[in-house]
Amino acid sequence: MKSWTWDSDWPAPAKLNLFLHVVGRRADGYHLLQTVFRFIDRADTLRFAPRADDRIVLATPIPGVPPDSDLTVRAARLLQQATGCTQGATISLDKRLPMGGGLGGGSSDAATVLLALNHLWQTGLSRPALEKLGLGLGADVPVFVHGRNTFAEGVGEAFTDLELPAASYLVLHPAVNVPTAAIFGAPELRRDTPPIETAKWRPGQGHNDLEAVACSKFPEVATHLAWLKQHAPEAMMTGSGACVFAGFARRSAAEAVFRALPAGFDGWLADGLAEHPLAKI
Ligand SMILES: C[C@@](CO)(OP(=O)(O)O)[C@H](O)COP(=O)(O)OP(=O)(O)OC[C@H]1O[C@@H](n2ccc(N)nc2=O)[C@H](O)[C@@H]1O
Ligand SMILES: Nc1ncnc2c1ncn2[C@@H]1O[C@H](COP(=O)(O)OP(=O)(O)O)[C@@H](O)[C@H]1O
Repeated sequence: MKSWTWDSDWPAPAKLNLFLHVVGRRADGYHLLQTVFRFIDRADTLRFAPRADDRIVLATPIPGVPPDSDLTVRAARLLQQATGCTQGATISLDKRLPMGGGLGGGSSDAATVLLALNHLWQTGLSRPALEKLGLGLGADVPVFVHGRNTFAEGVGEAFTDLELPAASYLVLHPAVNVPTAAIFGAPELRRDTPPIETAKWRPGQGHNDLEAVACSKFPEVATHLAWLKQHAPEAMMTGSGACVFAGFARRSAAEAVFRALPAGFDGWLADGLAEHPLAKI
C-alpha cells in the first residue's frame, strides 16, 4: 500500500452527481437531497510542508479567493482547533478543477487537507470524526473524506456505499461559475421529488432537479447540455452546474463524441474511480 508523507503529491479528485433529487427542505433552509457521488480521475493536487511555527500559509492563493476564506486554509485551521494541535503547515494547491463547476473542487481540496494533515500531524481523528468536521465547511466535504462512491441522503452526509461499474465520462465545462446558493435559492426550484428506495437505484436512473434552474439562469449550460444530449440522451448536469457530463461503458465511445466537440466548447474525458485515492489512508 502507498505510504503518504510530507513529500507526497496529495490528490483531490472531482466528483460527478450521477443524479440529484431535491426531496425536501430543512427548517434552516438547507435542502434534503438524494444523490449518487462518483469520483473521477481528474483532480487538483496539494502539497504540504511542515513549519517551525503554528501558522497555516497558502503558498498559492487563488485569484479572487482571499486566503483566509480559502477552503484549504479553513480546513487546516478547523483541524488545529478541533484537536488542539500546535503544528503549522504551508499548503500549495495546483488548481485544475474549475470553480463553480459542480465538480466539488473546493470541497475536495478541503477534504484532502483534513485527511492529509490528520495523517501528517498525527492528530488521530477517525474518518467519521473528520466527516463531521468537514460538514462544518460545506455539504459536499464529508463525501470526499468518506472516500467511497456512495448514495447520499440528508444534505449529502448520510451514506450508503455503492460498487459502480467501470465507466468513462465526457465532461463539458461551460465557461461560467455557477453559485450554488443562487440555484438552491431559486423560487422555481422543484423541491418535491418523491424519495426513491436506495437499494433500488441503478446507474442511468434519476435526473438532476437543479438542472432546469441552472439552464435558465446560465444559457451556456443549456447550450452545452443540448449538444451533449444529441450524442448521449442521458447526459446530465453535475451538482448545481456548470459542468454537464455523459457516461459511457467504453472509453472509445466517449472519445468518439469528444472528437465531435464543436469549436468553442471546452471539455475533457475522465474515467470513473472505484474509490477516492485516499480511501485507505
Ligand atoms: C449541489 C451540490 C451537490 O453535490 O454540489 P456542488 O454543485 O456545489 O458541487 C452540493 O449539495 C452543494 O454542496 P456545497 O457546495 O458544499 O454547498 P455549501 O457550501 O454547503 O452550501 C452553499 C449554499 O447552497 C445551499 N444549499 C447547499 C446544500 C444543500 N443541501 N442545500 C442548500 O440549500 C445553501 O444556500 C448554502 O448556503
Ligand atoms: N480551494 C478552493 N477551491 C475552489 N473554490 C474555493 C476554494 N476555497 C474557496 N472556494 C470558493 O468556493 C466556491 C465553490 O467552488 P467549488 O467547490 O470548486 O465549486 P462547486 O461547489 O460548484 O463544485 C468558489 O467559487 C470559491 O469562491
